Amino acid sequence: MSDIDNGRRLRAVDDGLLRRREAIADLGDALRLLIENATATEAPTEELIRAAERIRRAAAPLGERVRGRFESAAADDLLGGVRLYNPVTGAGSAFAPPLEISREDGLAVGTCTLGLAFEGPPSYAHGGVSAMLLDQMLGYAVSVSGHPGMTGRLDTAYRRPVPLHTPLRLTAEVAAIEGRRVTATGTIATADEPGEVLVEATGVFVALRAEQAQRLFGPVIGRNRESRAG
Ligand SMILES: CCCCCCCCCCCCCCCC(=O)SCCNC(=O)CCNC(=O)[C@H](O)C(C)(C)COP(=O)(O)OP(=O)(O)OC[C@H]1O[C@@H](n2cnc3c(N)ncnc32)[C@H](O)[C@@H]1OP(=O)(O)O
Repeated sequence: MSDIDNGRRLRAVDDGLLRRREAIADLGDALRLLIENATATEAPTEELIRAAERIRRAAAPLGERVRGRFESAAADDLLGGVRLYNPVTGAGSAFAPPLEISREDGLAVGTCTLGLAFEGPPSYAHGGVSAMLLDQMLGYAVSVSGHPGMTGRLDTAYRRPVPLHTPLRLTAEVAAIEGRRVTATGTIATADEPGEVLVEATGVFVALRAEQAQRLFGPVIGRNRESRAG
């Protein structure tokens, strides 16, 4: 195969992957709309019965070819940090708000709006959801600092309730690195009043020893290598 042919083939692979990622994000959007509408609905009972039947029919073909616990999604790039089904940030996750994170002058900044599916106390976010968002924010700050680790501890202080249907602004940054331990802090506020902290968190992330990483993630890393080679 000539270089040009090979170049075209690689381009086609990239286009195919791009198209798949867009399709996954579009399916994620549709599923999030479904979850929000199904949570907010006051439609007649007969409509709920019909909807359940239609949703089961739509789900069946997706279940015909599925991956197992140790297989990454074909459209993911684990080493490049692409995780389309991450339950907090993944564009393909039905469950994710999704939270969007970027870096602004060394600070990790996240944005999202929570719908009724995330309700705890009436009209406000469930406390576990706030902790989940902050775990991801802190984990991101720790990863981009070049010292990735797993959450060993996450302390959250709930100062004010987090309103639903309100654009939120989250922040996170690394506070200290001591050997394998990285401490990070973060906050949740509304986008309109970023100075009024609603929830704050401090987390300790622990870098894995090589033998620990192999024990915990060996089967996933092995499968990933096999699928790249094949
Ligand atoms: C650059 C590219 C960017 C791309 C951008 C990608 C962004 C990508 C964002 C991902 C963001 C994901 C964010 C979610 C992250 C999860 O959700 S991780 C999942 C939840 N966490 C877990 O499941 C962890 C479960 N726990 C464990 O596996 C083990 O307990 C741990 C945490 C690995 C530690 O085990 P260990 O290594 O045996 O612990 P050990 O040797 O006893 O302790 C090591 C050190 O850590 C300390 N330590 C251990 N546990 C704790 C604790 N609970 N509290 C305080 N200190 C502790 C020890 O005191 C010790 O300190 P030193 O004595 O060395 O000073």
